[in-house]
Amino acid sequence: MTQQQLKQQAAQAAIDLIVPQLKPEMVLGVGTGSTVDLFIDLLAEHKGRFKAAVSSSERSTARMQGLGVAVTTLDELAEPMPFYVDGADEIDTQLRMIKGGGGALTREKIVASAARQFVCIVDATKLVERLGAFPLPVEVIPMARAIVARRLQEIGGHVLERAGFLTDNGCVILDVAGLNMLEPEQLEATINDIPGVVTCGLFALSAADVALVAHADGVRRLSRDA
Ligand SMILES: O=C(CO)[C@H](O)[C@H](O)COP(=O)(O)O
Repeated sequence: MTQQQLKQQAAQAAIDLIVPQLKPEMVLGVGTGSTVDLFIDLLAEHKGRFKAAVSSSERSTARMQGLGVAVTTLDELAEPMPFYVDGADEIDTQLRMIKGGGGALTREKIVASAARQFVCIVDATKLVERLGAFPLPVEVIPMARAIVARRLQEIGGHVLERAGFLTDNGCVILDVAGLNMLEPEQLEATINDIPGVVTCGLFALSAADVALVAHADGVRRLSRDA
């Protein structure tokens, strides 16, 4: 089975989880990436059964609007959304993640924080014993790129600015390899505390609640409280 087919299965599993719970007034949080693109395509088939989605990127907004899914903003929410659905670049068994391969990490963290349940959809190649093989994306205010890069080097990182890329927030991404991720929560807090960092792609303090992991023999559901 190809990675694309596994992504499709993970996306379908999220649909199977969420669609039976849809209500006309419900707003859903939607992430960013190739797995989420597949989820959006499936979700659009049910667009009459929920009110709208809050998007974590211009890319997902355009895809949803193109398929006729109403997109709203966090400002319009009266209460937390029941679900936020997103992919990941890596996820461990405690459902801590590295995200931001697509550069949408900050809006992803914001929209996820407005939902009761983070449902992570991944193919099995993303499931790891220990986070850190994937370089950690860090979103940085452009004027701070050099001093932030130095601070990241001081804590052991090998830093590469993502060439020719600006986030939806007009910021740059530093991709940082070689960091010690034995304590991801501590590392997330340390990096987020560097002046000039908008946020880093570690989602350890804000891990997923449920992961739907597509393996060749089927989708396995992991829960944080299991
Ligand atoms: O964090 C993300 C984007 O910022 C994505 O969730 C992550 O990069 C996974 O993407 P894909 O589903 O394309 O593998």
